[in-house]
Amino acid sequence: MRTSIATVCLSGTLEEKMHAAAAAGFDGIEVFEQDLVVSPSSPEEIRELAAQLGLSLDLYQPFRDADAVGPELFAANLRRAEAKFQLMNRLGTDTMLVCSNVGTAEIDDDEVVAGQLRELGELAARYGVRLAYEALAWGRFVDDFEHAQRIVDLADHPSVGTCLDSFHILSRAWDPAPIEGIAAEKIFFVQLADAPLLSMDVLSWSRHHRVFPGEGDFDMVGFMTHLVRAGYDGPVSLEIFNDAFRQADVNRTAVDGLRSLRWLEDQTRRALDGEPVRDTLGLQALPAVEEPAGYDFVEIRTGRLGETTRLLHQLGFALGGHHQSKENVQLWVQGPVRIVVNDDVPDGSPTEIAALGFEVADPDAAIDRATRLAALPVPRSQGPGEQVLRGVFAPDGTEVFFCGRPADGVPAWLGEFGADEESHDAALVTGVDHINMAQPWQHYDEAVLFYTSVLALAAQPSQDVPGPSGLVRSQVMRSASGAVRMPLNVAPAAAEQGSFVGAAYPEHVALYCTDVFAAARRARRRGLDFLPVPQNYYEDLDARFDLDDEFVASLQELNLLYDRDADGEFLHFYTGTLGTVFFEVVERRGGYAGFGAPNAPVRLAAQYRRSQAEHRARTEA
Ligand SMILES: O=C(O)c1ccc(O)c(O)c1
Ligand SMILES: [Mg+2]
Repeated sequence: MRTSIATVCLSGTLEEKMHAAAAAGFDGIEVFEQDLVVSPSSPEEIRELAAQLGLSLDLYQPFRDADAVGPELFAANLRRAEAKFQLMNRLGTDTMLVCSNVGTAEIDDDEVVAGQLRELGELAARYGVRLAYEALAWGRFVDDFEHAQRIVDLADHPSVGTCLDSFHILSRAWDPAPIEGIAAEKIFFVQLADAPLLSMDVLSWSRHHRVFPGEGDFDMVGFMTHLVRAGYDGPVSLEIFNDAFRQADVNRTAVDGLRSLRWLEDQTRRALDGEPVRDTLGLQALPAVEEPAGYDFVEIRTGRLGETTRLLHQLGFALGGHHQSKENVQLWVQGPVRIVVNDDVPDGSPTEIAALGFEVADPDAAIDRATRLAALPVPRSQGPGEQVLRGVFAPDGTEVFFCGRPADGVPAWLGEFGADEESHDAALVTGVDHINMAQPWQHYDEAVLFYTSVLALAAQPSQDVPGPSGLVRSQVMRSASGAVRMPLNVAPAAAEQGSFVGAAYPEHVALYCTDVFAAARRARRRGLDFLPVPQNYYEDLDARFDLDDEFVASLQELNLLYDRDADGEFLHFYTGTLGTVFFEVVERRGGYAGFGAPNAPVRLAAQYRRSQAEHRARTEA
């Protein structure tokens, strides 16, 4: 599949955007007029740079408000267009995007619009230029692709064709299936953008909230299958207007974009599997990867070993052993949960989640797939006879390892810790319930695509949780079986009133148990620092759920939180935070499938009070 990206997707100068697109592996770019106008490079120099970088200049855009106007304005538009055709000749670009008129349109007549496009096409032909007519979702008279296509057909000129942009089609909920009926040679260009479903005016939605395929809610794979069935064989180009992308590192965004196309290509190939359709796009499949069956291990890195292992002990973990060759690595276990504690960092370094090991059916296929999706491999060494563990960096720097699934349920690497085959009958904690990872706001969409494409997790609808220093966006990535659940959070950017002062927004590991009262009592006996829950919470709980007084008192005594829905109940408690990590212990009763979202603001407020108090203590000292 020939890949392209519009320069508007990327931050920086035109030259930086071109270098980033080429380095990420795109075949071509769409030149946004604005990027060229502000560049000190001449069109010839841009053409030369593109040639050096091996990039084709696939499209020049946009040409606005050309059609549906009176004769005088149209004459002016022809003059304006001719100057652009001359410029395109200097650039060496042969396709120009013409948007349906949003500003100056006054004649709502398809014959007139088609006639004007034909005239424009006639002029374009003299310069060897083709016009790709795009129905903007907010066009004055033309706002849907089928209407635009009727006009293109009426224009009936070899230099006049269609540009299909998935955003303009899917945002208006137009059925994309009629794409299949468009003559392939009339589809001059294809632009892709995904977007989260938002209820807002479509112009603002388009200009600020587009994301790469796989990062939003549109059915991008379905859209692609229609293109293939239509026989489209041109470039597939990303056109994303997004406020975060405009500020993010240009190289990262370019890689993220290419990953989205590689993923989409793979998914489309699979969706068409078995269908007798000619693959005009040349879709490449990736090595298949099944969703993970669970967590193999969690690795905590800390320069504060004592308080970290004490906390694990308080939660019921026992030392499983010390690594035979790595001096600073130890294993803590409880039931099937394995936590590797690595203190190979300077003393006092903050405690953090460093790595996650996922159980996958075929680790080699998983690493192969991840590498083809441009994920960076984690450098890792092992001693003679030790297990080879391979992984890649997630967008936030967390190491993601692909671990095999041993037949007997005992990973081979456990032997390197001299871990004994113990019975875990007495373990209160029986699994990892979920792992909550904080994401930098500008890489959030990238993280969603990473976990979707690399680990076959699916994004659930996102929620906003109110905290004292802003709203925390939360979206759960989960495997279909539910064995792996990872809420991704975006903390408010540097809030003005404190906000987790001096520390990054915390992440957490939630442990599953069958008796949260017993786990909490054991933890209290071992001196755990619980996150305190205020009296007001329990009064509100009682008002909302009409609970038994004794039950509420037992919750309050142990700082337990509670939630209930039609399917069941959820009981949980939180530990204090070490560095950027805290733990949660949860008990699910019945079919409760949520994460106690109504209680998250209580946690955020309690953590905020604590971090403010610690900050005061530090500054006063
Ligand atoms: O928002 C716009 O104006 C705009 C311009 C060009 C496009 O291709 C598009 O999809 C939107
Ligand atoms: Mg477009």
